[in-house]
Amino acid sequence: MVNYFQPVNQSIHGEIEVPGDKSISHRAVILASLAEGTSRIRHFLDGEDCMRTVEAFRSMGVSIIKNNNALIVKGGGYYSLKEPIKPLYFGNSGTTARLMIGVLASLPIFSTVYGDESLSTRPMKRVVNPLKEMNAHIIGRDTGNLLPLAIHGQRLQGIQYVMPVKSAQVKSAILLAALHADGPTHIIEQTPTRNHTENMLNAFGINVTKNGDQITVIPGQPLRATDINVPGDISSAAFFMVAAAIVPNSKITLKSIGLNETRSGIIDILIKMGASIQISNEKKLYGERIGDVTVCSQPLQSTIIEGEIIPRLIDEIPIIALLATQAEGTTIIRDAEELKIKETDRISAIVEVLQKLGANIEGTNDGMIIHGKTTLKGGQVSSYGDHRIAMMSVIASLMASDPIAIDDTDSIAISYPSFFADYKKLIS
Ligand SMILES: O=C(O)C1=C[C@@H](OP(=O)(O)O)[C@@H](O)[C@H](O)C1
Ligand SMILES: C=C(OP(=O)(O)O)C(=O)O
Repeated sequence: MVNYFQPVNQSIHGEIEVPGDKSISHRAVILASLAEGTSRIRHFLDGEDCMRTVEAFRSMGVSIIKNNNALIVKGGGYYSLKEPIKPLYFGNSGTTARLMIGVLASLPIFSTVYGDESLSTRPMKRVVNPLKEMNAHIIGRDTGNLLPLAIHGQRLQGIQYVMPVKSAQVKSAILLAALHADGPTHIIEQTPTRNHTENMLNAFGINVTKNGDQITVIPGQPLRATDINVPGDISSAAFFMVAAAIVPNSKITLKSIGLNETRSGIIDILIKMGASIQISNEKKLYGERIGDVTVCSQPLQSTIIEGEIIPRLIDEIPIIALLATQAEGTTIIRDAEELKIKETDRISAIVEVLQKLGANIEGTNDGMIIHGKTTLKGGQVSSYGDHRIAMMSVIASLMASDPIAIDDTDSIAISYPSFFADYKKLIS
């Protein structure tokens, strides 16, 4: 259904608490399901993607009950999971797919897994290959690269693995598969990626060590049930951080946002481009830094975004591209070829949407070049069923001269079910 967004032509103000972090919510429910005992996960993101992970464990006999904003997970221990009698559906969620393949490959059960149209085109070889090196039995379309996959779980062997891609999902699949393998696993990661799996494993009592660029896990340590408080998702907050930075005279505060160094590239870029950012009430919970973030609009300048910062802001690139249309000068984004294999090819989707809205932007093989500053106009755009493209298009309407029609915004429920409630709160 096409939705119309009118130009707002007013500054945005207020304070919001965005939903729980998607990456951390997935990991919390996975480890709570594998642990023995009851874990409470507060501020769990009940977006569609994380619910796919919850449903997978429910199908394997884990009791997971929603209680207000918390999940109560009663795990029976790693080997108590039952063989699922139906195929496990992972919907649109790359994180569910990659991490669960790691878990399922190491359990003594048979499973089949599938996803929606988008997920069925995304490469799984990046996890299937290292898991096969660990002795996993996985088959599927395109010699095991594409869902559906069939997994004959069994006891695996530890490996030493040098990461060929910058992917936390791959690292996490290996770490999860390594928990009950024969022998230790060492992962060498030259460019750091988000480290929530390592932090969450530590919170559940597993000693994961990092020595330089090598991450090591020794198998056979018991997972101890625990209570987790999920920080606000910086990837969701980023949409409103950018809104406040580009709409003149705006000032907003986002409460209790996850500020883990491996995720906070968006804050570095906003500061580099000239936005005013203040962080207060900082604390650290099981390795995750959390704080309130206040953003005020300021004149913005272009920048270059490349190299090690890319994994620290990979999911924020759609909204960063919009930010760059409102900055003076030429912004270049490089080394972001991973964007092509997200929910859609995000390089072409971003370029197409912003070009239709009058931006001066061109796509490259591994990123994009944006010449600012441009006045955005209205128009009809497609989100390609990608939640982050849909949210970027809605935020663009705050700055556009005419209405923006978006073909479908339902996908926003994948990561940010209360997006429109927060949007209305800030513009009223
Ligand atoms: O591990 C995770 O939770 C995620 C890792 C990233 O993907 P890659 O591992 O493919 O880089 C990111 O884009 C995705 O939204 C979530
Ligand atoms: C890429 C994303 O998620 P996933 O890989 O889990 O589908 C995202 O949320 O932007």
